[in-house]
Amino acid sequence: MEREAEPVIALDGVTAELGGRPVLRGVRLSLHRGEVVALLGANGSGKSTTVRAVVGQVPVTGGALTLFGTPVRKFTDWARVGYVPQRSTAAGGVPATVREVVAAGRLARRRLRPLRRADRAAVDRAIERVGLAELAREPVDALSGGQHQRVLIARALAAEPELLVMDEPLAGVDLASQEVLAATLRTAVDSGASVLLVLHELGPLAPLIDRAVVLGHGRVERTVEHPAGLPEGSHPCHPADELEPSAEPTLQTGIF
Ligand SMILES: Nc1ncnc2c1ncn2[C@@H]1O[C@H](COP(=O)(O)OP(=O)(O)OP(=O)(O)O)[C@@H](O)[C@H]1O
Repeated sequence: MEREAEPVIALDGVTAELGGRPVLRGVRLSLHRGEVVALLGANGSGKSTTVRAVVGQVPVTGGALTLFGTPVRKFTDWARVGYVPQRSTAAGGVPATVREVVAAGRLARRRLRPLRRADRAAVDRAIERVGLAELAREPVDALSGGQHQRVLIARALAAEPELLVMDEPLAGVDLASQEVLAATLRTAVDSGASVLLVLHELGPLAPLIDRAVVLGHGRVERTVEHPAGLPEGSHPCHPADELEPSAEPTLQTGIF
């Protein structure tokens, strides 16, 4: 595939700190238009921090991070980016329905102006793509964890973003839902989207992945092109969690 000169995402020697501790120690990676890049690595290796830096939620303390060619701290065109955060384990008692949550994703693109017919159609399409049409009027706090994850994915898809950033979209999701997600991502990629996603296992997404980037201790340990082509059993997933001795156990506590 011919590459455009300007990457959608470029990190060059990116460093970041959390709680006064260095967490990213010089991450270098890039993602070009239409590519799907998976971030892998042990718990605490910096995957979530990397994607949160990409979506402007964690300040970069060194190096360069650009989105569509613009330094992230100056980037304002967030409607081009769909973000699926790490799933919260708590339902949170949110009274909104599936459709309302997904429609909220479209509002960002509309810059909070009322949704038009085309916007409503995009919301319906996103709900259908993740297989939740029958639950569209249900409150999200009545859904299972995996269904909730599908809602977050539909919310990101509803804006038809050029770039999808997903933090562990397969966490707590059964195989059938993983396959729904794989088909959904394929459709998005076929229409030109680029995808950066954090994964623990490639699973049914493996054939979609152009490049796997394995993080360790806040740096890129290795990069594997087209990991699905590797022999069975040698996929670049970490064999076990390898927390740094100084690291605190990472709890799956949700977005923040
Ligand atoms: N808010 C915070 N304050 C201080 N340290 C943090 C904070 N969030 C994360 N960290 C630390 O930063 C390091 C990287 O965390 P990060 O969540 O990026 O890892 P990860 O690779 O996504 O892990 P996991 O696979 O468990 O989701 C960990 O050592 C973690 O303890």
